[in-house]
Amino acid sequence: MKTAKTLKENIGITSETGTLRKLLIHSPDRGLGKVVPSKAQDWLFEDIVHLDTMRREEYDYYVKVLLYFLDPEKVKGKLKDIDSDESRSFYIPGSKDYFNSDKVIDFQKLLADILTDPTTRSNLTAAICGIEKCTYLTQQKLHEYDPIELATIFISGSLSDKKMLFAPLPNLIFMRDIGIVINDHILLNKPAKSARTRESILAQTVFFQHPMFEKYRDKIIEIPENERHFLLPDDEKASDFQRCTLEGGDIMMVAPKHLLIGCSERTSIFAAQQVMKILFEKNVVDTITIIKIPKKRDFMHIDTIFTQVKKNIWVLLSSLARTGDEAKKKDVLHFFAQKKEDQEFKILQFFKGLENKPIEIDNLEDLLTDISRNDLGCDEEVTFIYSGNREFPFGEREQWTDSCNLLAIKDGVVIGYDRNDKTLEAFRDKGFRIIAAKTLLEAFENGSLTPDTLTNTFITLPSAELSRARGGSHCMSMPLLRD
Ligand SMILES: NC(=[NH2+])NCCC[C@H](N)C(=O)O
Repeated sequence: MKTAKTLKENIGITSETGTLRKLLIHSPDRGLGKVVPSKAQDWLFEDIVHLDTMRREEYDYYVKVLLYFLDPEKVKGKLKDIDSDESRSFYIPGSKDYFNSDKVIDFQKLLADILTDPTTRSNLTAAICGIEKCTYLTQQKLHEYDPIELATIFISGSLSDKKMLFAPLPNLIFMRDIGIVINDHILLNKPAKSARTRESILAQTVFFQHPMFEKYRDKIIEIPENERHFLLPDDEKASDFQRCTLEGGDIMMVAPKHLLIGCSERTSIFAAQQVMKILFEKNVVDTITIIKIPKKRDFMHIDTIFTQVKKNIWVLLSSLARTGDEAKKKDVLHFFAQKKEDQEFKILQFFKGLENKPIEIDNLEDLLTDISRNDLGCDEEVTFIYSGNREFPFGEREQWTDSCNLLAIKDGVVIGYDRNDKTLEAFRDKGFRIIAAKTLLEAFENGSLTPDTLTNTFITLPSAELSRARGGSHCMSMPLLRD
């Protein structure tokens, strides 16, 4: 009953582990195959990836697993045919065999949809040509493409004859970062890195123009720039109190009235404060916990250091958790280490109406235990699974390849990378079934397992290429609707 009712809605997120019903994703597009070593860092990749392997051997499994859970008719009994199609047309928006699901939705499809409207099309073309500094003639030429091809060009930066017009958007596969659903509101991002600016212009237009979100238009939240920012000299703009940036990987809707915001390399304290003001004013949540983490490439967002697996189970990086502090206390060198202000880790919890009286929480475990117990009403013991099974030096190693960045498809069933052996061992020790996406799909096809009955499972995704892009399955999803 509840499902049929909720499915009519397109948006609604009140937890990180409620059964996933709709989400946005973006399959690796041709732009990812254009990253060159000299631009890899600027484009937020540490390496260049092999696009074909990334798609066929890795990301396509992510899509198939998601479809099997969220929209099974699209794949059930059809996997042999889908897999034998060399052209992969099943995965390509606009192609004749495209899966075209209204539950697992590629952002590129929504973009193509809105580009059928002449006004949206010319506005967006002008905006993109403006930020990408295209010539007027290029802008005119873009009008010749059909909406599907134009969407591909806007995302990949290149034409089908391989000519590049502007930079690709290789990070668009990390759909989570463009925005986040908070209850029935959509919070749009303000990217910290210029490599992601075009993504947010596309997202803004899709959320404001696509009929799918029509009902929610007055519930889209954009964070205004700090007024004084325009007047600041450039070298003063970088401070956390002046800068206004926010990315979806730092936002977690953990319980109906409780939101977590990470302040990180990507999300500034100023932006967190703005979001808090708006959400309290609109009565969207009544508790906001701000988690300030060190500004480091390895921890770009809070979802790279912890995610939720089940109401009472979390996976996290121990060096930023309680055990990390204890270990540090035993380490004599630590007392002599230089204290860097922004390396500090700090958790403050704010309540609506009492914003000037936040409470400080010592460590991640205390916060997460409180969420499981008091927000989610768990009676069972709250359990933590640590990256690298807490063995030195595997915690850091595996966190770098997204051991802590898992997507819960439903409570206790997560999908994550296959390469983090020690973390997987820790999951196994806690009673989880570890199963490769490929094996799971075969079991679904032959009926020996069904998505509905699966419990306590870690689905592993091949990840040699995907992990080089510095994000995992949590980052690759923007959940729109959960039970
Ligand atoms: N939510 C996340 N953790 N997203 C990961 C984004 C990775 C991407 N290469 C970037 O640096 O922006």
